[in-house]
Amino acid sequence: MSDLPKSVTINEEGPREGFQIEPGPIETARKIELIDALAQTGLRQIQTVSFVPPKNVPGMADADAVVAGIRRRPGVAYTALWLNERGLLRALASPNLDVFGTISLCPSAAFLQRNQKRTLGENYEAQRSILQTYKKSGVKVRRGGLMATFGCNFEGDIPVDHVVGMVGQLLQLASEAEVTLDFVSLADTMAWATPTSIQRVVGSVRERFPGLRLSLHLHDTRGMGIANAFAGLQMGVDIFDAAVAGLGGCPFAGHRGAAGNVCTEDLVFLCEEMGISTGIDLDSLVETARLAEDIVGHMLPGSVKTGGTLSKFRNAQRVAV
Ligand SMILES: CC(C)(COP(=O)([O-])OP(=O)([O-])OC[C@H]1O[C@@H](n2cnc3c(N)ncnc32)[C@H](O)[C@@H]1OP(=O)([O-])[O-])[C@@H](O)C(=O)NCCC(=O)NCCSC(=O)C[C@@](C)(O)CC(=O)[O-]
Repeated sequence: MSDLPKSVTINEEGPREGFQIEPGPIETARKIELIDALAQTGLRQIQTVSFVPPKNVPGMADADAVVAGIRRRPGVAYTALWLNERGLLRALASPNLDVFGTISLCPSAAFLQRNQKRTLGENYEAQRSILQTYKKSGVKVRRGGLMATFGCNFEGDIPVDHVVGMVGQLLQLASEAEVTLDFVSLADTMAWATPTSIQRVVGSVRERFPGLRLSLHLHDTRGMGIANAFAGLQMGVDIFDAAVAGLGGCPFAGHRGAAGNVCTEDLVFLCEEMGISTGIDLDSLVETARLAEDIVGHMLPGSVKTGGTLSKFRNAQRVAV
């Protein structure tokens, strides 16, 4: 347990992850309501929308309007996802957003083709090109990311050496563009990871690139999300993407069942009970998770919103004593 971090940063992705896959339609005002509520919980970073073609992802057709309607709260970074330069230009045109650059590779050629219609080589060149656009636009590049890091529904197991090599490619791209990545995010897009593979992959990347800060983007499709987060915490990982109530999933991941991200309030519960600070008010987050359920109109997978937090029981004990 000695590598446990003292605090973690949670990047909330529920609005983007959730509304890209919910069958909807969901009113723009209700999407904004969720983002505004999340901003009241102590979360410091919220990924609000993705700027992708509406015909591919209809739930993001109102992305520009959602961003325009956010009531910004000081101290919260409001971010977005894009997968091509057109998407970046839409983000740059949105004064309500904090635009941080990301570069992203994918060790699975099959998933990359489904998700972005690119070959590995085309995607490498696309990242090189977008780095130049970041530079010209004065965008700070913060994050490198790998999708399908732990396995792929279309390609099977991903060899660890391939993952380590792709992290090397991300660092090479960044170095060519004279950029230092703040961290590299390893995404378990199709929920293949288990605690053992988290240890193996994080350990191998660390061994090859000591000092590189890593973050985890975990999906809970096979119920391993929180166990995988625990394995990451034990290895000192201190940045996690998560989604309130367990919203979300990639529409191109080939799942029929629930495909949500690791649930933010469950992760906050785990961290705070382990003495790892998140800066997030769990009671307020649980209320927001219930709001998310109301907005999508069906039950969402998170557990703590159903079981409740422990604060009222602890307070009751104090009163009784
Ligand atoms: C990447 C593309 C866009 C390339 O798609 P493409 O077909 O190569 O793009 P294109 O440049 O040929 O354009 C096709 C049409 O889309 C338009 N277009 C083009 N770009 C934009 C844009 N940004 N905004 C609005 N419109 C756009 C463009 O103008 C054109 O319109 P048309 O001439 O046919 O009328 C496509 O493959 C795509 O839409 N992919 C969407 C994939 C997606 O949203 N996946 C889910 C998010 S990723 C994810 O969830 C994983 C993650 C991040 O969570 C981490 C993890 O779990 O691994």
